[in-house]
Amino acid sequence: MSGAGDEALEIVRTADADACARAAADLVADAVRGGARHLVLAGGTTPIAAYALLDAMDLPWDGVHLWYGDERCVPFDHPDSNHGAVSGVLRAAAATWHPMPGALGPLAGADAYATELERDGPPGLAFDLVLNGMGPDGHTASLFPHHPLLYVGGLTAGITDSPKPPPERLTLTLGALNAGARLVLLVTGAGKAQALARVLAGPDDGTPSSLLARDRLTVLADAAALGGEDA
Ligand SMILES: O=C1O[C@H](COP(=O)(O)O)[C@@H](O)[C@H](O)[C@H]1O
Repeated sequence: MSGAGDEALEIVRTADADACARAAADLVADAVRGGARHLVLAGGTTPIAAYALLDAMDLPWDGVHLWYGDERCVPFDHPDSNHGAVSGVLRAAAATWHPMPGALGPLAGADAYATELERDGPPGLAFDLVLNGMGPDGHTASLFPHHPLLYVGGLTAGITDSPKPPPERLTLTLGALNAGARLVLLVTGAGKAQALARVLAGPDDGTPSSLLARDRLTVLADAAALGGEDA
């Protein structure tokens, strides 16, 4: 099924959030088994169930680099840390983890991560798979509606005025996310239905998730987020 007026964007609809997590985990597992080497993990609460499912799979993590789309400027043991939450459920000990150094602060942290990406990142800085979450306001990674960071170049950026706490964060830029060979937007729950409808309607800088490269984007969403009862 495709979004209205957009033949390329793919929508995978699941009955509920559990099924969405299973579909996301299967998609990542297939990518890893298929040779994907550089993956971007989404932060936030939505993908945690998928990461826990991945942890229970026997996957060839050796040689796989795990990057992040964004991080909050807190230590990894802080409850707001994306890496803290992800690494609490997904071990993938054989993978090479690249947590964003949020504790360095927004500017030094963004610079350090860009340097790490240039050194250890994928050829052409094009990730094999980029997982994205979305907030109810349509933000993805730490790219917020109408925020000036939506329009910056480079690989990474620091934000000091995030409308969602905590205010200081690190994020990949839209250009870095969109350099991915395949992008996934993982969305569950009725609270995100309005923002998801805007994503499906077309690009709009009031809804940063709608600016993800639509020709390579799979929207993986449950029936509640897609605004209706399951069929
Ligand atoms: O702050 C953030 O929010 C989004 C959405 O999070 P969720 O808890 O609603 O799933 C997330 O994708 C981003 O990584 C995170 O830092």
